[in-house]
Amino acid sequence: MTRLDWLSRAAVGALRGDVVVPGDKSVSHRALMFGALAEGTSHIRGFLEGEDTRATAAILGKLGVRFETPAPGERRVHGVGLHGLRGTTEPLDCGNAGTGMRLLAGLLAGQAFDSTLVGDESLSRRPMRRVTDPLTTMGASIDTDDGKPPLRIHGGSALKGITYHPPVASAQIKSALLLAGLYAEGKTEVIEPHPTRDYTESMLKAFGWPIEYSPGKATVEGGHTLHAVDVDVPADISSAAFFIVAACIVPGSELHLKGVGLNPRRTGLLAALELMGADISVENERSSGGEDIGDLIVRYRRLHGVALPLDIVPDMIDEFPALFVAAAVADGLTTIRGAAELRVKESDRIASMAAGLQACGVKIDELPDGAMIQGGAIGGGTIDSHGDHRIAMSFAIAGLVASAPITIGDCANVATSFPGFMELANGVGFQLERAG
Ligand SMILES: O=C(O)C1=C[C@@H](OP(=O)(O)O)[C@@H](O)[C@H](O)C1
Ligand SMILES: C=C(OP(=O)(O)O)C(=O)O
Repeated sequence: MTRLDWLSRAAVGALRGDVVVPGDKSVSHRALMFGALAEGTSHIRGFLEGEDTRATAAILGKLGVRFETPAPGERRVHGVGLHGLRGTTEPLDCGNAGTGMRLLAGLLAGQAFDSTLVGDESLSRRPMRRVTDPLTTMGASIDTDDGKPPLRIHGGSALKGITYHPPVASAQIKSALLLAGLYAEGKTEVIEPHPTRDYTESMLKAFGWPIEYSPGKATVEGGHTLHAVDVDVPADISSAAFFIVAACIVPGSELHLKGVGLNPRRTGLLAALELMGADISVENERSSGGEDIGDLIVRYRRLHGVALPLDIVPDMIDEFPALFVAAAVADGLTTIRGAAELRVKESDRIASMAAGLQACGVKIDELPDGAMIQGGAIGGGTIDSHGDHRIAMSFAIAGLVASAPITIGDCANVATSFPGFMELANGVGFQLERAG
């Protein structure tokens, strides 16, 4: 991949306009997987045309699933049924996507054939024992390189349901087990330390698989059938996050974010910003495909620092890089704890944000599970995104209020989750350009 750097300059005036961000990444991955395993044809609308979700589609394609693309952001998935995938000796490349790899590990553990999941440099550093250990307890046979990708999954294992208490709150762990549970004898039950996004559960239900679930607990049993349904993917609140924070910090701004997914396990950023004094309202709240969605109206208001409550951390896990920027601009100190999971994302997001903010003159102390950020002002500087899409976009919003331009290194991976970010951002008043 050719290296792409960005330059983000201060906004000339307020940010204004309507923004429709791309479809939800978590929902798009799952819609492809369940559509593939269903009987019949599922139509996905609002599909995220990002590199992560396209990697999942390409893998399912190699396993014999046929897709049609009636228009960008749409997929017709010709399901092959629970036992209809066919194996390939080719490595299956998940690219940058932890979600793709961990969920597919569960799905592939139940197949009759062998498969190998590989990923890019960043994904190859991420911990996989969190899924391979419990899958092995279920009877799967998976080899790794010291708990890291590639994952060599040996097919033909007879899986047995287990009750599992994941040590960390992770929808990816839960989902990997539930997917394997479709192929297992007996009940597979996951009891979480804190409830996480429940898209796997709600989609299983929508595809007609019997499932019992309540926040923090989900149980499936093997031996049923998935039936094709149409899936409407909401706009991704994790992508909306950059515009939400941008409108909060650029004086005079007002942005309207349309049709954003408001699953209660995803709205922690809104709660955090409200605690910091933000002016955010929700209009046109409605339900779409079983998910809560709404339009967010975000107006500038000076923010103040907070001690972030621990219980909202899992509900905003991907939004922390953007929140770090809000904290750097807010009056006073913001303390973030309980977020050690940030260290095992596409980059170590605590270290990446701390190094980048320090380079821009912000006083920030790293903690093992968070950070203490002294807000006030952001200066210019040159930062490294470490190839992490969310770090790159976070410094794009930091540049809007920085006293000098911010050069952001290694931004190509923004295409994994948010193709078209630069154009959309510049359309509402960002001053973002390619550097060099
Ligand atoms: O299940 C999912 O779709 C996701 C779960 C979260 O990861 P963890 O399960 O590791 O918390 C999140 O960070 C990721 O972007 C998407
Ligand atoms: C952590 C993320 O995704 P994944 O785990 O799928 O790579 C993310 O998108 O911020």
